Amino acid sequence: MTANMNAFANGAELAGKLADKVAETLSAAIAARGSASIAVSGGSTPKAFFQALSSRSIDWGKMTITLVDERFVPADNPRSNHLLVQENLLKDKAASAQFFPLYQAVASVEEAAIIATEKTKSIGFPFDVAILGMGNDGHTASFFPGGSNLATALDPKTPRGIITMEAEGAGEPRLTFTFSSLQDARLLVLHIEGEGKKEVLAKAEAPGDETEMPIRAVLRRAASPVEIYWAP
Ligand SMILES: O=C1O[C@H](COP(=O)(O)O)[C@@H](O)[C@H](O)[C@H]1O
Repeated sequence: MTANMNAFANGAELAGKLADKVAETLSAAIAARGSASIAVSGGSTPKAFFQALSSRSIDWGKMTITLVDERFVPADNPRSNHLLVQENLLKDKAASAQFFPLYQAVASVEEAAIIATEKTKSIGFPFDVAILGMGNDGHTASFFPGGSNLATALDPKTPRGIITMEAEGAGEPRLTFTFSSLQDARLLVLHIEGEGKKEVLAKAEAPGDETEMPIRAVLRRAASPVEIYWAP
């Protein structure tokens, strides 16, 4: 599949340009279908982008926001991706958007995955926009090298929805949308920053096993072109 590199001078410029592109895509989706959806990543990278996007003039009342992946922790935990979205995206003009969390306050992560899959079905597929990140180990979403459910998560025949993932590099047990749920987003973005991540990307683009660097599944097999947004 194709991947296009969009490189920027710095993180602030990237955040603004990515917010412009996403806002344009979401507004076009609302004009065409009456509503729009976006699945976003967590981690340390997307904060400035979230803040920029929250100020854009979109018909936020027609917007659904969810997460690409989440830790099995409640929303008041500092490591929660929900918390990051709550504090940086679900505010300003975006405060009226509807948010679907992946974490559920139940006893097991497996139970949470079943409930989250049911609850997020109403969002509808494909997502209008999916924003992926990438870890230094080549993981994206919660597709971790050595992950307990990695083969299932990456299998294109696995139904759309949320599954669990446990891995040494993951910390807490995780909830993640499957590859099949993300790979055909109408706008599929890989947002990475720093020289180190650029080197990881170069390694991922070289021959090698998907299970060693799961981002390869997206770069090689996504139905949608991958728009890479990078800044030093
Ligand atoms: O664990 C996670 O990490 C990745 C990458 O995060 P970053 O801090 O290196 O940008 C992120 O895409 C994912 O959503 C998150 O759960």
